Amino acid sequence: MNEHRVYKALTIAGSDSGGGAGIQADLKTFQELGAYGMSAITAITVQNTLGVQGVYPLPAEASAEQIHAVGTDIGVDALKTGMLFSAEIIRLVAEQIRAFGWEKVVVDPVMIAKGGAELLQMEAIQALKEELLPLAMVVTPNIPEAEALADMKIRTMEDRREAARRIHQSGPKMIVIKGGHDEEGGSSQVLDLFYDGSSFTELIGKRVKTTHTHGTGCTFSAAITAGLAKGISPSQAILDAKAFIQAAIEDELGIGHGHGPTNHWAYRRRNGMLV
Ligand SMILES: Nc1ncnc2c1ncn2[C@@H]1O[C@H](COP(=O)(O)OP(=O)(O)O)[C@@H](O)[C@H]1O
Ligand SMILES: Cc1ncc(COP(=O)(O)O)c(N)n1
Repeated sequence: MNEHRVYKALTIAGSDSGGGAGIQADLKTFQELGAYGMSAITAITVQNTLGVQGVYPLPAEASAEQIHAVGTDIGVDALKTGMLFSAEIIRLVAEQIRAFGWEKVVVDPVMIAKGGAELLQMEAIQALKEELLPLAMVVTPNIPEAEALADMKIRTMEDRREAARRIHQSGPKMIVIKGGHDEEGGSSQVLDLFYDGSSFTELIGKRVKTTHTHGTGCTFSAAITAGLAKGISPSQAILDAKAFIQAAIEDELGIGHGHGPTNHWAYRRRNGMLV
């Protein structure tokens, strides 16, 4: 890696006024991991730790124009998508990614917030599969999202592997099916399944007993994106992102009255870069 280069990462996602998920989580994560963060906002959510109280999508052109503006001037080493809300936004975002020929693309297929609010219209799932997944280097569904993308129920580990194979057929090079939602049997572990198109790797972490997991998926995918922007290999970027999110969940901030955000500076503090 060239020490003097500025690594540039773009997030295309929704704004979370509470600062724990969405654009805010992504920019904090980029900054923590040494990438210059940029954003193209798709929607404004009215949100705090108690839930989503409002969703105001921007006109689809606004997303496309923000991407065009940063792409033509500043440049993008890697990007991620989060909340995209509508099929129209997905189409215009995909069009921009294709036009610039960007390859380091992480798609976090955000569908429903932990509190149940719809962050992607149901009829947009098909557009996500057809337009965006073929452009993705890495896609990071949680279990319900993987079920929607693979069109099957996931109960066992073999189901998860089958879902990964099916999602792979939609075009992404690599898939991580996150296990935060897999709380069967009160396991002390949380397992993310990584599929690179030929083999499976299980990423295992200690399951933290906490309600402060707002924005975990956003933060994890942003950490992968920062790694890719810095020129780290996808498999290593995924391992580093797992360590980043594990620290962020373990060292909870305990703010707000509901499902609080993760601690974005925990990883840097643990690595001795922050006192
Ligand atoms: N309670 C927990 N303890 C440790 N890691 C967790 C916990 N909940 C989620 N994670 C991790 O956070 C990341 C995001 O997972 P998940 O919560 O499934 O995604 P999403 O936020 O998209 O629903 C994954 O790496 C997952 O393993
Ligand atoms: C703007 C925005 N984007 C994404 C999420 C998903 O976050 P979570 O990890 O809590 O499901 C969210 N709640 N808000």
